[in-house]
Amino acid sequence: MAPHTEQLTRPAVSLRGLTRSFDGRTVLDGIDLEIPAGQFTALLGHSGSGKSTLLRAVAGLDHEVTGSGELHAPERVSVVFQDSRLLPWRRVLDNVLLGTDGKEAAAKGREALAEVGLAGRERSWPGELSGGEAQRAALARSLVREPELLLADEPFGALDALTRIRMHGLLRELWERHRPSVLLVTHDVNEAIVLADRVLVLEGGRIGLDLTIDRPHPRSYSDPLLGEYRERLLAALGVTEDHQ
Ligand SMILES: Nc1ncnc2c1ncn2[C@@H]1O[C@H](COP(=O)(O)OP(=O)(O)OP(=O)(O)O)[C@@H](O)[C@H]1O
Repeated sequence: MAPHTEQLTRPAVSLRGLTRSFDGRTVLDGIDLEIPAGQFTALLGHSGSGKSTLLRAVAGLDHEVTGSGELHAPERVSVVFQDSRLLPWRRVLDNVLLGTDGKEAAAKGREALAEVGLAGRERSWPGELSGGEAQRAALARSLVREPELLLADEPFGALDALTRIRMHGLLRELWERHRPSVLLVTHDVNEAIVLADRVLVLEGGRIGLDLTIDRPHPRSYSDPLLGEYRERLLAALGVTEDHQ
């Protein structure tokens, strides 16, 4: 049966009036947000502005937030964190397959590892991987679940600058192939504008700026037209280029 038109246009994520406080301190203050299916969105904000809190809420990891407002997210959600969270006592492929089942799971796991450039490393132990390789494995683990929504909390934050640039290319490639909705939490303005088609700034518990980045991909870090977006985002974050 053909899907109903309403389903096709329904946003992947929809938040209305979402609020979260810790010890009487409000971190999320009535967040309204819709992320259309298949959109690559980045979320910027100062340290402590509530980015991870928002991501955890969308991931369904924060039970306290339920009931504060409306929260709709897809069923198949994958989360990638700053550290790969691979289990050190399981080989790479077993980590990727963790929690999956079915006859085709192993084949899909191998395919996902090949997609992230880790073909041949299936039987390696996580301790034998570099930081970048471990994050690649974490991406493979998220892919194998064919998520409708990929939540990424500073996934490249612990990587060196060169590895990070390579990972940007990889993440965008994977997105283009699989087209999940993405919500990428980052504190890196350049990462946000090179990768995402929409960048949100979390400020004072609300979405202070909602910016569409209307530039073709692949984007160059030195594209002068990205400069305008960078300035607007930095201004929303209250920093000038000289004092980043
Ligand atoms: N479980 C918790 N208990 C108490 N306070 C919390 C808890 N989780 C988050 N907070 C507080 O909520 C605020 C927002 O935290 P959050 O981790 O969401 O910020 P963030 O924007 O992701 O920061 P960073 O960029 O530094 O990771 C912080 O002041 C933090 O101390």
